[in-house]
Amino acid sequence: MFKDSWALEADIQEANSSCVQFEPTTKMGRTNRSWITKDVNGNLKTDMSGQRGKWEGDKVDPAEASLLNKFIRRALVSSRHEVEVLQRDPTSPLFSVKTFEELRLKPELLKGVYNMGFNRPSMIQEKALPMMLAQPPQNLIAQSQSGTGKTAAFSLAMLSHVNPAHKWTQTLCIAPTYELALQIGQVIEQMGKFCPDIKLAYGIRGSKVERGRLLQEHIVVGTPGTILDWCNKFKVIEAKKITMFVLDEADVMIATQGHRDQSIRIHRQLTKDCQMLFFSATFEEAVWRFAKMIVPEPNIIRLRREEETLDTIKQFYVLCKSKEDKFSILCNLYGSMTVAQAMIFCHTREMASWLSANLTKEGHSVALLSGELTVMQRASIIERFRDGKEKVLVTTNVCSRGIDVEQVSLVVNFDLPVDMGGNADNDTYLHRIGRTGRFGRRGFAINMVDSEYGMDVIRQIEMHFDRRIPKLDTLNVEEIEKQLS
Ligand SMILES: Nc1ncnc2c1ncn2[C@@H]1O[C@H](COP(=O)(O)OP(=O)(O)OP(=O)(O)O)[C@@H](O)[C@H]1O
Repeated sequence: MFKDSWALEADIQEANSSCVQFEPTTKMGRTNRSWITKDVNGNLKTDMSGQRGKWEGDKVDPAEASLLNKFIRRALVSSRHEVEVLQRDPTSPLFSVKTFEELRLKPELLKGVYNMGFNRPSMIQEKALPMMLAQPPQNLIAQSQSGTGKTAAFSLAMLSHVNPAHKWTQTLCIAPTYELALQIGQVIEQMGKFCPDIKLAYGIRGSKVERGRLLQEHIVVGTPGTILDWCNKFKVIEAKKITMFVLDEADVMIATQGHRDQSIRIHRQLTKDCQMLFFSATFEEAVWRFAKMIVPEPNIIRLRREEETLDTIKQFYVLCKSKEDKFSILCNLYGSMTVAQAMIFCHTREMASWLSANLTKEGHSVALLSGELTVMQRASIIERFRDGKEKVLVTTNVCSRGIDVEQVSLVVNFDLPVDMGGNADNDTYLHRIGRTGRFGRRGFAINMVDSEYGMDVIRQIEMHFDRRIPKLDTLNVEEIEKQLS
């Protein structure tokens, strides 16, 4: 039935086009800098990281990163910042709740919330839930980093909103990918476990519907393409009857042009009385513009992210001649330090697997994480590493933010982080080695430099963060022990 769906076709095209976009072409990779570089001794060499098709430096797909985060999260992420609230009507009282009881939920729903192990609302939920459940309905734009309780909040709002006696779709939630929509649906199912009258449908590829026959499910969660088809082509949802519309992961959504447009087309069919709830982990200008198109007269809730800092990190660079040289220097350094756990970053899958094979040969217990693995496989490798089953994690760029780094005391840039233009990628550098202020434990970062070009990258990083990165003399054992103790 879905073979002829244009939305599915659009999804496939989008998937293909994003692959193309992520694979650097020769043109993109070499705009202002030659990948033929000189090593520290002045010899010419080819930079491995520039090899077409093997680059992983920029391959972090936002939807995959978000899904990975959901899989590996163990608890709520909290913040030392205050939740900021901007009310549409600043004169109306601002309600905030400290308990779920104060929300006067149906008992079966409250039971579902407690059954999930939630004792009290998270910081963002304290402010967002009363707004989402208010009468008359209020629109909301909420931004807070992944893991702060947004999904749980709007799932609760949707479950509380619907009238099970009305056998039609009343609330609609759209998410950027099939997997993310599934994850949201699972939260709704779990939370609504004791509300058997409330029914949920998944508007995702592969779901079967009968053209022209209205769905009876009260809540529909899906991806924009399928939902748009369900409204317009298959006519199984009556958009005019939707009274709550949730758009989740807006920042990931707008990363795909098609999804943004589809979301706007769905939104246009809703009535002006429909309650609009809009969620995003980040809030750059483009997200904000999108939010304003979707949500009229919004209340705005924001929780600032706990920023990463380099304050508690001792950074060094070491000079190396070749990858073999990097490897032996790495082994020497590692041997002279007391390291809890180490993360080592490479540019390419080939380099990462070469390194992990060699470290394993040397007797280290090594985990290897790279982009060809599925999100589930990555999640399970990260779990093992976090449980201390391996002491060294060799990785490309796929997950630098996915791991709580407080347990990692050594980060090695086996290859320096550079962007597609060959310049220092300062954000990636910070994500790899930075820590949040709360996890103030000390750590070391070692940057391996094997060319003049590499030295230039180090200087750019020094300038950007206004922090000197000293050289570590790898021949001077005493010095190493002094610096790395
Ligand atoms: N009030 C709460 N008490 C305890 N745990 C909670 C609470 N609310 C949510 N959680 C749990 O915290 C984790 C993060 O919540 P949730 O997925 O809702 O956050 P999020 O901001 O939507 O992040 P993401 O967009 O990555 O899913 C989940 O494991 C969820 O079950």
